[in-house]
Amino acid sequence: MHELLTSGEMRAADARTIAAGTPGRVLMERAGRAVADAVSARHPVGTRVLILCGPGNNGGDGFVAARLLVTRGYRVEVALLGEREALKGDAALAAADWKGPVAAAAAARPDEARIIVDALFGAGLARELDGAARTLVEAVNGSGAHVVAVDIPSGIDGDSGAIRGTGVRAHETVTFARRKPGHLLLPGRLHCGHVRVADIGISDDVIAGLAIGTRANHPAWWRPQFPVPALDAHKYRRGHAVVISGGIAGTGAARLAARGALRAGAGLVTVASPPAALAVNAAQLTAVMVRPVDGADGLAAFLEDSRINALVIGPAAGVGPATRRMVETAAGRQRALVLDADALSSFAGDAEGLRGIAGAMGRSGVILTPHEGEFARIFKDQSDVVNAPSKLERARAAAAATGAVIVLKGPDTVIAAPDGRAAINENGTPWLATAGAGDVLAGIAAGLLAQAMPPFLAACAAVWLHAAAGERVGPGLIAEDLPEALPAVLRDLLAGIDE
Ligand SMILES: NC(=O)C1=CN([C@@H]2O[C@H](COP(=O)(O)OP(=O)(O)OC[C@H]3O[C@@H](n4cnc5c(N)ncnc54)[C@H](OP(=O)(O)O)[C@@H]3O)[C@@H](O)[C@H]2O)[C@@H](O)CC1
Ligand SMILES: Nc1ncnc2c1ncn2[C@@H]1O[C@H](COP(=O)(O)OP(=O)(O)O)[C@@H](O)[C@H]1O
Ligand SMILES: [K+]
Repeated sequence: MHELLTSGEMRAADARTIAAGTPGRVLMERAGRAVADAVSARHPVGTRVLILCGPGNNGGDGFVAARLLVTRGYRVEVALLGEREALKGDAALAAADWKGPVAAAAAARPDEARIIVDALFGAGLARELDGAARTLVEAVNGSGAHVVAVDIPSGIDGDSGAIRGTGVRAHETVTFARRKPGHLLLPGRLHCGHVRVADIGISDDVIAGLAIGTRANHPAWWRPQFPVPALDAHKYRRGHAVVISGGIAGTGAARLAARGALRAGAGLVTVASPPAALAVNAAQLTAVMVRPVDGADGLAAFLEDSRINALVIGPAAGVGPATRRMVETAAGRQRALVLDADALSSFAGDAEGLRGIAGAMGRSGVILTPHEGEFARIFKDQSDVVNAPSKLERARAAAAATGAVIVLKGPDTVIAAPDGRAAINENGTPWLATAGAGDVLAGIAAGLLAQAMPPFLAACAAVWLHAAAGERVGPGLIAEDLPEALPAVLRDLLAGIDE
């Protein structure tokens, strides 16, 4: 149920369902009924409902909802954007079954409605809203009415979450079969309100047949590969993660990451510290170990210990050739890598260099965890990446370009694998927007890599756990809280509560 369908994939699902014997008009009837159900679930019979229908099948769903709501006792007004004679196919049939008056869109009075059903544009949105459509959407947004969007708020691009000109701000959205990327990606998510998925008879087999590559990030699909210590576990079987510390004035970030790795279950975690910062790190660490490691040569010597199997490089590491050499040293020794912060900025404009790193890794994976600023820095010369049509597609293009798993962070973090799989995260809280939160995420990811979780799934799990920890702490959250919130999050996860 966590697949996210593009408009093209939804059309394919629709076509296959119709080919298997369910007429399109039946699908539309079920879609319209789900919208009517959403209205009648929350509003008493007799309430005035304005239904705004557009020129395509989204409008058709609106006509069905109008007919059903009248039979249930609601006071329904319908306004149509476009000409009734121009309606085609199932939408024309649904309009013909509506026996009430149809006003022109220009005559609609959204400000007088208690409830507005937005059935203007859905999956067929093809360009920016302008003219009468734009005026109508702005009137809806200024109305104060409770707005129920059909499929997706009109003006929001279902594939990218972008606002095309202007977009309806809905309180609820009723979509069909599965959600669409635009329900999760910003700014679309902010326009959708509560999203409900209605079953209109598109089967799980039809969806499975489409081999959907994008999902909402959810434990259900990575939980089976989440590392859980066996009864006879000992610490070396749970992996040894290492975090490279910055210099004497920049050690805290590494310690945050290290604590995240330890709480995520790595058996041992060591902070590899420049000798000058050793005392500072040692004074602050207990369960996490600390070792003096001097530059790339020191790291090479340290990595003679073959039990070290995952590294975090980047938090407060410093931008420049010294950090790059550390990355190259670790990659050459094929340890799983999480590159964050300064390690990413050390590859500004050099996605090719990161491709070399991923290429050197063999089967061990590399996870890159850029925020938007770092992402723009790395890929500034890759127009296919920076100009991809959505955050989802930018992350996917970046993964393909580098051969690394990309975690493109933010309120709608996207995790993408080089093979095209991608997930959009939806748990979390804006309280995570605090210094050091990203360092903890990098550490959690390394902790999971150390336990041999496959890199894409480790990245997805890390993002989810980090966000869940953030939700659990909530107001007042500081980065130090995140690792400490993990035991409770993990307990629920492993008990299956979140599935
Ligand atoms: N697939 C399924 O399984 C099911 C789908 N269902 C429903 O169908 C919906 C998709 O229907 P759809 O494909 O007819 O497209 P829709 O969103 O109505 O818009 C197309 C119309 O809008 C117009 N138009 C576009 N942009 C515009 C703009 N900026 N400004 C002005 N006009 C613009 C465009 O005009 P044109 O580009 O042709 O000039 C065309 O006339 C889907 O969201 C769901 O609600 C359900 O019934 C259940 C089964
Ligand atoms: N508004 C938000 N909602 C949810 N998560 C957020 C939000 N803002 C930031 N985050 C998350 O917080 C973390 C911040 O990381 P980052 O930008 O690297 O900050 P820092 O470098 O200070 O640690 C990321 O995991 C990001 O996804
Ligand atoms: K709509």
